[in-house]
Amino acid sequence: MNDLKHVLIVDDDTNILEVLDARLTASGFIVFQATNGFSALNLLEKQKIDILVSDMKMPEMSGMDLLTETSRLHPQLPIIFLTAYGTIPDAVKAVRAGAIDYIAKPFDGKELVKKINTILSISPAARESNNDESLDFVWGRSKVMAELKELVEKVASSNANVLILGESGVGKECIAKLLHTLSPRKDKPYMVVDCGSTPPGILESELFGHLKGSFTHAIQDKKGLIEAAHGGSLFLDEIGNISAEMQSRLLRFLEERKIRQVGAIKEKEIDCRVIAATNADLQEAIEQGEFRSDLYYRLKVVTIQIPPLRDRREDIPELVYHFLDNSVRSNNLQDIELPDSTLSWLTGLPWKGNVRELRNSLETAIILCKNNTITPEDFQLEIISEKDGDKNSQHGSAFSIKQSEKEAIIRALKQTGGVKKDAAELLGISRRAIQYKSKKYNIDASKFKNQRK
Ligand SMILES: Nc1ncnc2c1ncn2[C@@H]1O[C@H](COP(=O)(O)OP(=O)(O)OP(=O)(O)O)[C@@H](O)[C@H]1O
Repeated sequence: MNDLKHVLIVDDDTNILEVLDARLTASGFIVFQATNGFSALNLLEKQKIDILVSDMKMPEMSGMDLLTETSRLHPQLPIIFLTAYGTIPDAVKAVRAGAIDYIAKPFDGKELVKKINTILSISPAARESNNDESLDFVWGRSKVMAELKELVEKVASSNANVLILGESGVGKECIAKLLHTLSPRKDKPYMVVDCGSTPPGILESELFGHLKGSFTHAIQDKKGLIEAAHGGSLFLDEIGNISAEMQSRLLRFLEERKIRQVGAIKEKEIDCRVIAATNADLQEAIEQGEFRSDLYYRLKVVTIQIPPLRDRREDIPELVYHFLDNSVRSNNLQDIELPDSTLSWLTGLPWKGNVRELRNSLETAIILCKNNTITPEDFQLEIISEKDGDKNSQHGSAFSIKQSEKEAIIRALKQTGGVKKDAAELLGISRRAIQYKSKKYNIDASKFKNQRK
């Protein structure tokens, strides 16, 4: 039968691979195994694969890295992640980054088969529209965001370069994706380049591509991301961090709309809409001679400035309910209550990490809350301390910071069966911080060894 579906399973634990293989083969799938991300990518080159099921935590190439690579090389391939207990925030992150779904370990084989069948029964186009970013973006109630919405909708249909400015976590990347999905280019590729975290030498070949043999590790021709974005949009994130040399190469591309792969002689014409973002002060960088003003003006044909969350607190309630509903739905949780007192406490916090911090903190609170009711004590420790120091906040701190810190640590340790590393991850603090705080509050982690909830 040609109809049998091909599933690629990736896990560094061969026992899990065997169990998965047996289960999926018995359910009528043709199964391929890989013990790491590199072999998975290799197999994807050679085999027709309909769906990929991968562990999140693997040495060398993590599940998230594999997701990034597959979204680039095989954008239509659906991915399901297997996640360990307590890594729901990671899994939610993966789903936001483009994975279709996730399933927590120890997993129920039946549930996995059901998920695979459901996903494979949906056409790729329908899957895309399920992932529609515009449905996932909350504009809120502030005047400034209403004006921004109008601007985004107006600019989306044009081909103008857009520069998005704002602090980290305000939603620059979301707006960039919206500009693409609301544009006539929406069915064409949308390529994201993280200029900030890509080393300069690699960035050049990532953006422009290279020819085999053009440098020591160029073992085959590689298409650059600019070329991959042909017909669609190119999002250059953290543009403020690129080297002087890359600035001039980008400027040339923006002026001539042509690229030359590293090692190539011929140029290629490229039609792509360029959206850039930064949380850096580019004006100041220009004054300091660190950023070219001609590139700045090329990029900022239209500028979209997203204000920090603390300057648009009216948006917080809608965002809170949006993240709460999403989490409850995607984790199949019972309804969780968020009393008005918690909501007004949240509305008064400084949110230095903006919407990202709000979302992550809520995910932690959802995990840590008791009796399905979220109270201020269920939130990340850093926020509570920041709140304490935020003299402008209108809502006074009505509880003991120390006590809530101690309780949060105890609850996290119970949840993770006394494993400090996992508890630290749950709470979003470092391992060193949990060591220090357990000592400070006299908490004996070993007491929770057999108490995992
Ligand atoms: N208005 C919004 N509605 C729903 N989710 C949002 C909104 N704004 C931001 N988020 C969420 O907050 C997180 C951070 O957003 P995003 O990555 O777009 O921020 P950023 O400004 O690009 O951050 P950075 O500068 O650190 O890259 C994401 O998970 C995003 O989904």
